[in-house]
Amino acid sequence: MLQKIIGLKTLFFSLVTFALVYFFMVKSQVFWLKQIVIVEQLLVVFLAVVIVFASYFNRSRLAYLSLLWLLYYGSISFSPPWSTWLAQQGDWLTLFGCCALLLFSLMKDRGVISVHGLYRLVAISVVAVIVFVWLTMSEPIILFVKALPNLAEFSQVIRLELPLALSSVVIVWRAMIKADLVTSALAVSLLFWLCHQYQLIELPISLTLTLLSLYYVLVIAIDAYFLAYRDDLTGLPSRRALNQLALSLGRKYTLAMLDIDHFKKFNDTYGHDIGDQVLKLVAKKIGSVKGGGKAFRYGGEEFTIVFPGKSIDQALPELVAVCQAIEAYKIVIRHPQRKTKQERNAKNAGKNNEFKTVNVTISIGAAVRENKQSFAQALKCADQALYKAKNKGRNNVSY
Ligand SMILES: Nc1nc2c(ncn2[C@@H]2O[C@H](COP(=O)(O)OP(=O)(O)OP(=O)(O)O)[C@@H](O)[C@H]2O)c(=O)[nH]1
Repeated sequence: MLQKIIGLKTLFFSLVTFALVYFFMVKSQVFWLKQIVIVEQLLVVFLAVVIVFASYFNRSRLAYLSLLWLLYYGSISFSPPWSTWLAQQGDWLTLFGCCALLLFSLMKDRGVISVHGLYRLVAISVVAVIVFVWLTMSEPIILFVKALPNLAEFSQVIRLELPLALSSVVIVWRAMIKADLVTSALAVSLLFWLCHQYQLIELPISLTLTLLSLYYVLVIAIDAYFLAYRDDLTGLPSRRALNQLALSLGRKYTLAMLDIDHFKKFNDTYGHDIGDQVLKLVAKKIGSVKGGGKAFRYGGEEFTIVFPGKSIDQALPELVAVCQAIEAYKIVIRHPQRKTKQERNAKNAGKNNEFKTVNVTISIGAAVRENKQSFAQALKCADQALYKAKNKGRNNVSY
């Protein structure tokens, strides 16, 4: 559920940002139309840059999509031999664009210059052929549906509108459940494509494609930023982000080091996968620290919270609250033995087979930055306080 809300937010922000820039371009189109010759020449370069950029960062779906845009733009602008044939294939073009986006939204990003890249190019070609075959051979199905009582009107939309609507729903659904910028970019591209094909866009295609290619670059750059600064498992900012924050901290701040108690034993008892689940859930609790605290995954089962501008007296109640919240947290995990289909079916026989409740505690060491101390020195003091907390019997805050 939470994932869908995040996905909806990502999709919403992507659409709103793109729409705002689009309307700005429409409002200033007199200026842009004067520059159209330059825009047209630059677009090919832009798209080529996106293909290279996306391939380098392994955002293969945006690389293939930009390649398709490049082919499309080349086909309608430079009159290659197939342009006359393409001009007569409006339905195929519309449906193929939509189905290619559907394919991209269902597949994973993989290396472009690899065997996976080859498979994906074959898949795109297969989709193009299937769409062509469908559009040319769907007549008997349409006639069959037309003959059915109450479905005569429905038969008119079977050929084009129905597959367009179905693939659009799946693309938007995928953007919601995947909650990543690339899948949202595919949904934005779908909107652009449908508006373009149904002539709802006021701007020339070269301008809107330039906008789209700049948007892809932005998506790849933001994605790369998150890759570098977010911890993959917990979703918290990583140690690299902590080091970045350290550069912008003022003179006064409080630091806390947090460590899950006896986590090795926990891993040994329940297995590494369950350990990962618990780390994620504990990280979520740590991430919701109040009082202006910023949480980071320091590494392994260790976390750091920074309270910029706060004294230790101000930070302590918030740290105690985190410690108590985790102690009271009955963590529901998937049962380690839930692996095969038979075992999943067995849940009907005994429901409590599937989930299990566990508890963990954490120890916290806190330190305020003393005069002229570097960030590393303050962190060391918090680490020493953490040892104190461990020696005091764990599940407490020491400073
Ligand atoms: N599942 C999982 N375990 C991890 C991860 N990172 C570190 N660990 C485990 O965390 C455990 C840390 O163990 P120790 O440093 O010995 O400390 P501890 O068992 O928590 O004991 P105390 O800190 O003294 O309470 C090791 O078993 C690591 O394998 C991770 O990403 N996932």
